[in-house]
Amino acid sequence: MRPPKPNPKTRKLRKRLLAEEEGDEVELLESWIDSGKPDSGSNPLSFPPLPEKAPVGQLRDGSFSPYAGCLKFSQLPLSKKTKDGLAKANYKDMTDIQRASLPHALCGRDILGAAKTGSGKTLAFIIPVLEKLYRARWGPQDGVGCIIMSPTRELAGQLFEVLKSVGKYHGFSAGLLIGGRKDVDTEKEHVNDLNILVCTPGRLLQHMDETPNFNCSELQVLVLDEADRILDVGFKRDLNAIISQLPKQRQTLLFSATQTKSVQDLARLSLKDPEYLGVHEESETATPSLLQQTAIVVPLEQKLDMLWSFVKAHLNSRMLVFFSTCKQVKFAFETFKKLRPGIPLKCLHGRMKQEKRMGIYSQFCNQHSVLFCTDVASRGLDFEKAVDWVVQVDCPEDVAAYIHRVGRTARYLSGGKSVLFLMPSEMEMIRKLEEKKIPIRITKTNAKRLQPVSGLLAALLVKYPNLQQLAQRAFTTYLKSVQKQRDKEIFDVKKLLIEDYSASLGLPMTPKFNFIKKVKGKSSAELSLVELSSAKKNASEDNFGSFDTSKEDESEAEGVDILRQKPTQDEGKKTELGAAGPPPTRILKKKKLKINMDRPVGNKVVFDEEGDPLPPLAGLAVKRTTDSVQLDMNKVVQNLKEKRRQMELADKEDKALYRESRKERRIKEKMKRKRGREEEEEDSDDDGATSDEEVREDRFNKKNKKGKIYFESDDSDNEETVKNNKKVVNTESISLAEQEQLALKVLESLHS
Ligand SMILES: Nc1ncnc2c1ncn2[C@@H]1O[C@H](COP(=O)(O)OP(=O)(O)OP(=O)(O)O)[C@@H](O)[C@H]1O
Repeated sequence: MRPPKPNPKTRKLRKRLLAEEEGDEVELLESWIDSGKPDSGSNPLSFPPLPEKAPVGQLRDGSFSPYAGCLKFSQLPLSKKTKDGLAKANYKDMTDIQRASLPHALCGRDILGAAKTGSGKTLAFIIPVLEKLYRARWGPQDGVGCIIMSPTRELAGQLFEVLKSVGKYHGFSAGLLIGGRKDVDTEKEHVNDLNILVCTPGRLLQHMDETPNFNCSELQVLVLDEADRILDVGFKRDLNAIISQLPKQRQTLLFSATQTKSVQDLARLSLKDPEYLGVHEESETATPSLLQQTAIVVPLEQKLDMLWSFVKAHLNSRMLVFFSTCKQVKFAFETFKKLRPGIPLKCLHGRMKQEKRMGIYSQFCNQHSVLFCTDVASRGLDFEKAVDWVVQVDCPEDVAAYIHRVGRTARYLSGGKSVLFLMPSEMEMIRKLEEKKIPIRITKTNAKRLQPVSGLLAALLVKYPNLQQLAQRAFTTYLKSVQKQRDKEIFDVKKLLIEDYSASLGLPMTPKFNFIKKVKGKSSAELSLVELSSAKKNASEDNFGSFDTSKEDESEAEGVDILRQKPTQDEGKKTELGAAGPPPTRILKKKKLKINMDRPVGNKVVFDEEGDPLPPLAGLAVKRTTDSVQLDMNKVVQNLKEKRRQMELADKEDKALYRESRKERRIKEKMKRKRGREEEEEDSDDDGATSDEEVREDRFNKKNKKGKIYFESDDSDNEETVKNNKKVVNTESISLAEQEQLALKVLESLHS
C-alpha cells in the first residue's frame, strides 16, 4: 500500500504554505507532522507487530504515515538543527526501529519500542526529544522539559554523549545526573536551569528529595531506556517515587531489546494508547544475525581454568567477561593480573568509584584488553571499537540478561562472537534460549587445551593473604547469588560441588557460610557449607560423575580421619608460581571441619584408643588401620559436643561485643553526619554486598538512613547520643573544684 498524498485543499496544507512563506520552521514542522497523523482510532496493546521487511511506519488504521516510505533522516519532518546534527555525526540512513518509531514519536505518541541490541534505539528517542522541545519553543526559563532515564551510570553517560552530538546545534541546556559524583551541591544549584536531564533513577530521586524548588511539573517527554530493567523490582521504589512527581500529561517513550508488555508496568507509567513497535519480532533470531553464539559445558571447578585458557588463546581480542558478583570480578582480575596472561586486564563493577568506572570504560574502548565485569556493563553500552568476544563465566539470571550481555558485541553492522560457560546442572538454560529464538551451538571442553590455573591461584593465595580473603568473598558471594536466583530450574546451589569450587579458587579450606537453612528436613538453624555439600553430594554425582566419594565416606565412618593439611612452609614453596598443577586433594567433611574448629589449622590430630588426642609426633607411631585403631566414638563425639558448646558461648560473647562496638560506631557516624559532614554513599568495598543489585539496595538503605537522621527524633540510638552528649557538655562546663567535689561525693556514697 502506498502512503496517501496529503490533500492540497486541506487546512493543514494552507497552514503549511503560510509557514513556508513566513519562514517559520516550527509552524512548518507542526503542519507537516499534523498531515501525517491518523485522524482517529484507538490502539490496543495488541497492535500487530510490523513484519521486518514490510515498510515500517504503519498507522493504527492500517494505512501508512506519509513518512512510512522514508529511508533517510533527511526525508523526515525534522528541524534543520537536528538534521545538521545527524549529518555531522554521520547518520544518514535510518535503521528499522528508527523508521518504525520516528513517525509515531514525532506525532507525540507514547511508544513501546523493541528491537535487537545494537540496532539504533538511542536515536529513536533522542530525535523526538529534541524535536518536541524545539517545536514547543522551549527555552532556558522553561526548566526541565525532558527526562531520559537509564539503569546504569555508564549508559547514562553514553546517552548524554549522543544527545550532545546530535543536539549540538540546538540551544537546550542538558545535564548528566548520575550517582557517585561528588559535585552534587553544584548540581543542585544548576539542575533547575536544565532543559534535558539524562540520569539514573537514584540521582534523579535525590534531586527530587533534596534540591529546593526542583520542579518537573512542565515535563514534556519521559524516556526510559532499557525500560524493562527500570521497571523491574530493583528500581521499583525509586521509579514509583519519581513517577508520582511527574505530570500525567506527557509523552512517554520506552525502549529496550527485551521490552516489557506487562500491563501492570505500563499502568504504572500511565501510558496513553501506546504504539507497540517490535520491529524484529518476526525475525528468525532474537539476537543480531551477525553474532555467533556458543555454549561450553564447564563444571564449576573448571571455570577459572577455562577462562584462563580462553584468555591466553585470544590475546589479540577485545573481550568482555561477565561474572555474577563484584567480588568474583575483583578476584579474577587481581589474580589473573598477577599471573600476567599477556593482555591488559581491567575490571568494572558497581562497587568502584565513579571516576574510575568512567576511566576504565573509556580505556577499554580504546585498547585491546579483557574487561572483567558484572551486569553493570551488560545493558546498552556501545563500545567505540567493536568488542570481539563476550564471555559469560556465570550463567545469566534469565534469557533477557543473556540477550543484553551478548548484545555488547555484533552491534549495528559489525559481527561478533559470544561464549557461555554452562555447568551441567544449568543445561536447562539452553532450552530456554532456544525457545526464545536464540541460536546457540553447544560444545564440550577440550581437556587437552585446558590450562589449569587452580594450582597457581593456590600459590598466589599463600603469597598474598589479602587475595585469600578476596577468594573467600568471591566464593561466598557466588554461592549467595546462585541461592538468590529466581529460576530454580536452572540455579540450584545444592547441586554444586562446593569443596571443589573452593579448591579451584586456590583456597586451602572451604569457607563456611550460613545463609542456607534447613537442608533435607534438618532443623538446625544453620548448616555449614560442608554439611550442605555432603548432603547433596549424591544428588550431584550424576551430573559431575568424576567425584569419588567412596574413600571419604569410609574415613568419615571412622570419625577421626586426617584433616586436610595446610601446606608446611616447604610444601608451600613447592606450590610457588610456575609449579602449576591441581591443588592437593581436599578431604573436607562436616565432622572434620568441626574438629578443625577446635585446634589450629594444619595440625594432624591422631587419637589414642580412648579417643583422646595424642601429641602431634606420637601420631607417627600409630598405625592407622581400621583394625588396630579402636576408637571410643561416644567419647570423641562428647568431646566434640562440649568443645562446640564452648565455641558457641565464645561466639555469643564475640557477637555481643561486636554489636556493642557497631552500635558505638553508628552513634559516632550519626553525630558526624549531624555536624554536617555528609559524605557520598559510594564504594565502601567491605560491606558485603554481592551483586550490583545489592549495591543499589545498599545505597537506597543508606539514603533512607541519612533522611532519618534529620527527621526521626525518637530513634533510641539518637536519644542515647544526645543524652551522652549532654553529659559530656555538662561535665566539661563545670569548674575543676566542682568536679573534685562531685568526685568526693561519689566516693562517699560508694563507701556508705
Ligand atoms: N542510523 C544509523 N546509522 C548509522 N549508525 C547508527 C544508526 N543508528 C545507530 N547507529 C549506531 O549503531 C550503534 C548501536 O546503536 P544504539 O546504541 O542506539 O543501539 P541500541 O539498539 O540502543 O542497543 P542496546 O539494545 O544494546 O542498547 C551505535 O554505534 C550507533 O552509533
